[in-house]
Amino acid sequence: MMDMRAPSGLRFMKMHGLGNDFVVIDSRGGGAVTTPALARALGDRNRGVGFDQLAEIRDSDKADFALDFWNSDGSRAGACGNATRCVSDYMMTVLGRGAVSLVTARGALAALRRDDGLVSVNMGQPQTDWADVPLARAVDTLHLPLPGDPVAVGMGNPHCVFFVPDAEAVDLAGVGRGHEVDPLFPQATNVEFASLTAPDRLRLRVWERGAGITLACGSGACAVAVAAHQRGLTGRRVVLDMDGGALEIDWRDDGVWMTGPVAHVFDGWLTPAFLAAYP
Ligand SMILES: N[C@@H](CCC[C@H](N)C(=O)O)C(=O)O
Repeated sequence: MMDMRAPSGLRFMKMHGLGNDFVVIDSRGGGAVTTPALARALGDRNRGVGFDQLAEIRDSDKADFALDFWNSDGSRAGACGNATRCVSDYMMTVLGRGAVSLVTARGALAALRRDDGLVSVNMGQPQTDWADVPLARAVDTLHLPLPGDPVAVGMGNPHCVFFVPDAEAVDLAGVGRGHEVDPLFPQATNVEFASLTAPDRLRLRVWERGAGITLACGSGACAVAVAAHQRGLTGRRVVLDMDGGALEIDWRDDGVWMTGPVAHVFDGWLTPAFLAAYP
C-alpha cells in the first residue's frame, strides 16, 4: 500500500484566477520537466489533473523567478496573466515579500499583493504593430480586414478583439475555433467578444488559443482594455466582467496593470507511472 505520508513522483499545485485554472510545477533548483506530451496528458480533465494552462516555475538570474506557460492542448503560450498573478502570489509567500519580479517569454514583469489581498501584475506595454502581434501581413491592427471589424493586440500573445452589442448573444463555442485559426494570425490567436456595459466597464467572453472557452483570461482582459481605449470607447481604467468574475485593468505609462483574486486550491503528486507514460 502507498504511504501517503511519503509521496513520491512530482509535486504540483492547483491554482486558479477567476476560474481560469492552472497546474503549477515548481522546478526551481532542477531542470524543466514539462514536455508537450506531459502538458497534454496532464491537461486532460478525465485522465490527468485538468487545467486551462500549466505554468512551470524556473530559476532566473535576472529576476526572482522565470515562468513558462503551456496550454491544455500541449502548445506553448508566451503569456498568461492569471497564472502570473497566481504564481506571483505563491512566490511572494515563499520569499516573504509583498512584491516580486519575474521573467516570461515576453520579458521582465513585476507583480505585487495589494492591501486588500488582490494580486496585480504589470503585463508590459501592448503590442499594436502588426508584425509584433504577430499578423501575417501589414494591416491596420485597429481595424482588421475581417468580418466584424476586430482589433488585434499583442500582450506577449496574440488577441483578436470583437466589440459586439451583446457578448452574451455570441455563439462562442460555434465561432471560437474558426477565429482562433484565422490565417491572418500565423501563430493562431485568442479571441475576445466584448460589449460596453458602462463608461468604464465591459462584459467579456473569451475563446482561448489552445484551450477553448475559459472562465477568464488575464491577457485577454488587458487586450480588450487596450483595444477599447484605442477605439475611443473607454478611458485607460476599466473593469472586465468575465464568466468567472471581474478583473481591474489600468493601462498606465509603465504598462498594462491587471488586478484580481487568486486561489491556491490543493497540492498533489504525479505518480512515477504517470510521468513515465508521458516523457
Ligand atoms: N489564460 C491566460 C492566457 C493563456 C494563454 C493563451 N491561451 C495563449 O495561447 O496565448 C491569461 O490569463 O492570460
